[in-house]
Amino acid sequence: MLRVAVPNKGALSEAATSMLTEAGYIQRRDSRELVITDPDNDVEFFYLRPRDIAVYVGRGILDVGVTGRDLFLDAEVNGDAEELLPLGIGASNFRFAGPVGDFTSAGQLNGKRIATSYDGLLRTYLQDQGIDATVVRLDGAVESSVRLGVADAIADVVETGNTLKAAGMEVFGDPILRSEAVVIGRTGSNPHGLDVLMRRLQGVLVARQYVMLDYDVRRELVDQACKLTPGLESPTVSPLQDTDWFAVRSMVKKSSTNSIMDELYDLGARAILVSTIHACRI
Ligand SMILES: Nc1ncnc2c1ncn2[C@@H]1O[C@H](COP(=O)(O)OP(=O)(O)OP(=O)(O)O)[C@@H](O)[C@H]1O
Ligand SMILES: O=P(O)(O)OC[C@H]1O[C@H](OP(=O)(O)OP(=O)(O)O)[C@H](O)[C@@H]1O
Ligand SMILES: [Mg+2]
Repeated sequence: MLRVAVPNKGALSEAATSMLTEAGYIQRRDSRELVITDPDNDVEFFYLRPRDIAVYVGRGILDVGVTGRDLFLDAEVNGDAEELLPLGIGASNFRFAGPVGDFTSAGQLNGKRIATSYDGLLRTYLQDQGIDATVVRLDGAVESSVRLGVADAIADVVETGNTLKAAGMEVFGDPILRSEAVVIGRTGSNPHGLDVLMRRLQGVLVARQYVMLDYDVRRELVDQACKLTPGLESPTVSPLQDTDWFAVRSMVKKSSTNSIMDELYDLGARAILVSTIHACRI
């Protein structure tokens, strides 16, 4: 059986579970369940803290897992485990922040104390950038550390920025890391069932990012219309009963659907329809 680690709580848990459900796997119904088996798909799911998932996968105890890129890099197992697929969920930035007005660039952190829950990630970054600062490792709520006097600045996950604002802080310097949920696997291993899992998750990603567009267009405009909707491989073009017209079917990015529809309409396309893709294999 393929042994898969899934975040048991926190920012990634719900999104990862619904993605796996969409990919056709059984997921736990009760948050107290620690492990469940999906016998039809030959997969076992282990619900673990996202921070620990990199360790289990890195040591080869579990085959693959979903965790944050930041947590994976922080665990410093990147020789033993590798990122296989970004999942487009749980996006955040890992950034420096300080009291409003105190810092404008990371270079000013020389000789300062920086509080963080991601000390591995931060130390590597400081070393790469040649910044000589003291890292103060805290478990969470690092925004309070400056006010309480154990640090001068922090390095933390920022999503909306609301937590920083409430603490009277602001980000400074370039983002240290752009993170999102990722599938990680043991470096160089290809356990039974991994290909299917990857293909299914990629199918979910595509189904979430694309819609199916159908429209009718006059014969002489088919080429121009297809340039606007090239699809992933190539659009399907079918003759209509009225031989002057063709029906075109193509996948388009959800985010540009309306602008493409406007352009098609201006070109002369009609009966432009959008439908959702529930699942796919590309
Ligand atoms: N708003 C957010 N707050 C915290 N983490 C977020 C947010 N958005 C995305 N993430 C991502 O979620 C992961 C952290 O997950 P989680 O919050 O479960 O961990 P944790 O902070 O160690 O746990 P906990 O807060 O329960 O002690 C990281 O990969 C982080 O980038
Ligand atoms: O930019 P925002 O949308 O405000 O989100 C970022 C905040 O959320 C996380 O904290 P979490 O809730 O995980 O608590 P923790 O600090 O105790 O881990 C993170 O550590 C930041 O504090
Ligand atoms: Mg947290």
